[in-house]
Amino acid sequence: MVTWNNLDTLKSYDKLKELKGHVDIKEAMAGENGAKRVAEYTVPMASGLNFNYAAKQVDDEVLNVLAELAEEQQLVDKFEELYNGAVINTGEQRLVLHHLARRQLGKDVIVDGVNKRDFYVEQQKKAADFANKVHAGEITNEAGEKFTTVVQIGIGGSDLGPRALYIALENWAKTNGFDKMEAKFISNVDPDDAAAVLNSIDVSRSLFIVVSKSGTTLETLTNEAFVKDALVKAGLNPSKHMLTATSETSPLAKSDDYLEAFFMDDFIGGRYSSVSAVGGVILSLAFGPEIFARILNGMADEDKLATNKNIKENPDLLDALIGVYERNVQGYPETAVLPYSQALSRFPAHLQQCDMESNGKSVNRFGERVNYVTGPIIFGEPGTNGQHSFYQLLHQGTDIVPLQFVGFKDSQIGTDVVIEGSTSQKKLCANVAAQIVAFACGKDDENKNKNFEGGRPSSIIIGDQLTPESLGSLLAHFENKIMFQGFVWNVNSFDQEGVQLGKLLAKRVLAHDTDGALKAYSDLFEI
Ligand SMILES: O=P(O)(O)OC[C@H]1O[C@H](O)[C@H](O)[C@@H](O)[C@@H]1O
Repeated sequence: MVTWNNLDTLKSYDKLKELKGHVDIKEAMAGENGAKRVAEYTVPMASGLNFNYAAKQVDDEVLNVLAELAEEQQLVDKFEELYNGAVINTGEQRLVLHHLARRQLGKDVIVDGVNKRDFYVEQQKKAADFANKVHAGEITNEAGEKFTTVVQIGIGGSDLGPRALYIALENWAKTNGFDKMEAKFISNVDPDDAAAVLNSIDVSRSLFIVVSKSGTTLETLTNEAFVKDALVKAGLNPSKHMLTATSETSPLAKSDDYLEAFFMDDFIGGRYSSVSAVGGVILSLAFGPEIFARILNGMADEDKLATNKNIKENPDLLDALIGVYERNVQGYPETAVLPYSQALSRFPAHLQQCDMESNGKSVNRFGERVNYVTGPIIFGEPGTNGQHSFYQLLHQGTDIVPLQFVGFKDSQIGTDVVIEGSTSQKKLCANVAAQIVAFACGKDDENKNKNFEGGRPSSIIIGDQLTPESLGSLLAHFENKIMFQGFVWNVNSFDQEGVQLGKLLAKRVLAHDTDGALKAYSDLFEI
């Protein structure tokens, strides 16, 4: 049986606080010591990935206390409760079942007589069957022509994850013959977002998926109407081009305006929903069902590692614990995710929602304000581009920002060129290796303007190539890291009350039900 306690009630936390500044990473990474750390401080992940934490400010003493904290806070036990169907989402009194959508880790989870694993598999098969029929030309437009394009209409968790995963594999799919359909995304209520996508496609050959778990999101419903208007103006019947992915209780579920409806339940939160119909329909249409299944397999293989109580064999838990040490003991408010892979260009954006919407909380799971900091600010851009943007601050700024690099030995497309003795891929990899050492070891210079203090921590997840499996394992790693950190902080990582107020005020503005500052701002826009 687990107990839910605040971080500052733990004896191990008191011990951890005593270890502030315990490791000088500049010293620890110098010379041959550094080489030994790089070899030693690494943990295998799934799908051929490895989590290397040599440049993090930890040593065996810190790691031992982190292991005590994991045990005292019952982190893996709480994960077991979660995947066995406990009500972990206390804010909404819901189960949290996104792991079950990729593979069953524990017991059967039965809700109202329904086996939830069977439900998820059934919806994945429904999406696969539909996609196969579209690819085979068995489902066509009214003129009998094959559909060539699929457009997802959604926002937040109904956009960020699926979009990041699509972009991550778009070129891999083209290179390996899995580019079945072109995919586009409409998310913002800004009319230029929808108009630009509509201007870029042949709407007569396009399917549109209206994706909204709640079925009530203003932007998504507005963009659905926007697209329907364009279809009608093109002389087309919208109901022959529109699909929906929604919860069974949403208003969209009852509408017969759709060619097909795919369902998710209330137990997979939006920011964790790429494994549900939210990601499954568009990814199965774009790449084929087998590729979506391979992503899920990569996720499930990483989840399995997360059930290990030995933190040195559990990369997701270890990354989470080091992050807590950096946030709560070292006092770093931010962290950056820096993938040295252009294909992962939208991955940091997805992690911003997944992490900050999960752990950006100041009350615990019982509604009591906590007396310690919780979720960090997440940002990031692909390397090497970030090096030409914000690395100045990262290297010489007054704030230390812990860094999370991701890198692959091989590109996806394979086209490369040797210039001055090295390929572009080698240049990319050389840069990320160099950055880790530059941040950790710095460079002494009498001219303080040219001095690099070093001592700036980073980790790297490194793999051979970004494939469906390694992408899945990478995503699961961060989802599980966020979950474990939420358990450490004793917050409910699975609701999002903080996004509701803005929506309510926007509705008041549009209804001209305003006063004070709200009216004043509305007047500025002449609403
Ligand atoms: O999928 P929907 O119900 O349309 O919700 C879309 C998004 O809206 C909200 O703002 C939440 O913050 C997100 O977690 C959610 O993913």
